Amino acid sequence: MSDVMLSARDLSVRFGGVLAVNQVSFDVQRGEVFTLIGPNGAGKTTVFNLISRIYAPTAGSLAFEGRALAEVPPHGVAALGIARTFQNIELFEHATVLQNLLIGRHIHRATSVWSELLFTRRVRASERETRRKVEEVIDLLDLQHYRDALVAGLPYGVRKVVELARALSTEPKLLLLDEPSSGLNVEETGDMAFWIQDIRRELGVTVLMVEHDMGLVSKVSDRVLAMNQGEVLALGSPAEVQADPAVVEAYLGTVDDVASLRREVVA
Ligand SMILES: Nc1ncnc2c1ncn2[C@@H]1O[C@H](COP(=O)(O)OP(=O)(O)OP(=O)(O)O)[C@@H](O)[C@H]1O
Repeated sequence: MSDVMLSARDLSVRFGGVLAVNQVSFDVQRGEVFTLIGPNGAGKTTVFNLISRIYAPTAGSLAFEGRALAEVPPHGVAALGIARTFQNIELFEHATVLQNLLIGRHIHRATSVWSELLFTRRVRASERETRRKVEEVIDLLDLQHYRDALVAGLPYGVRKVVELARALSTEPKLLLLDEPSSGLNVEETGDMAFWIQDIRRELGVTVLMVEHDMGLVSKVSDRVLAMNQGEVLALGSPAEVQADPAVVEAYLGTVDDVASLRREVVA
């Protein structure tokens, strides 16, 4: 039975003369890993920014669990159960891993300022629940060794996992991952694939991802949506989409560009 978590209908965004997203429609099913691929400038990050309500669509609509996202203020998106990571890691550099996760979790505090000041029983229970959830995420992503380390001193690959952990600490229903493999080496990318599979399996979180690394995409995605120049090219399983002639053509264009650039560098 179909259980649509996120639905995009005829989404369009124009930035001045650029139609960054042009009549894009798709549904993300509860429990799946759904991935957006496409060459640079295809409009993938813009779609993410629409879901996060950083941008408003010029036309079309988005619904999360049947609720129109246009009715939700940008600061209300996290409370709906949508968390995201960024292409360029966004963490508090001078705080520890644990502190970053506790801050990330803050949106779940259902206690009032007065009860927090008086440190009521409810506040204590909420604190305990926060700690329990954060420690669970630290265990799941094998971050025990780094929990009290300052983020600023951590290797890039570990920071990527901490960013994932921060997003998971909010107990999202939908996790938006913006290029989880960017900046990672082959081994770290393999680990990231493992974490994404684990998150879906252990926590039942639905994942919507933008990713360039086709190895990672094929390994973890149930369905893939290919975009080019703001438009949908193909939708299907990773194998179906990679074999689609329109997708091959869009990518071959970029491969040729790279090949010609290489020739220029060599010459
Ligand atoms: N804030 C903005 N103002 C103006 N143009 C923008 C803005 N954001 C994106 N664009 C343009 O919209 C188009 C789509 O960009 P977008 O970043 O969504 O592509 P992408 O598929 O995520 O690319 P990449 O893989 O390089 O991150 C590009 O032409 C880009 O220059």
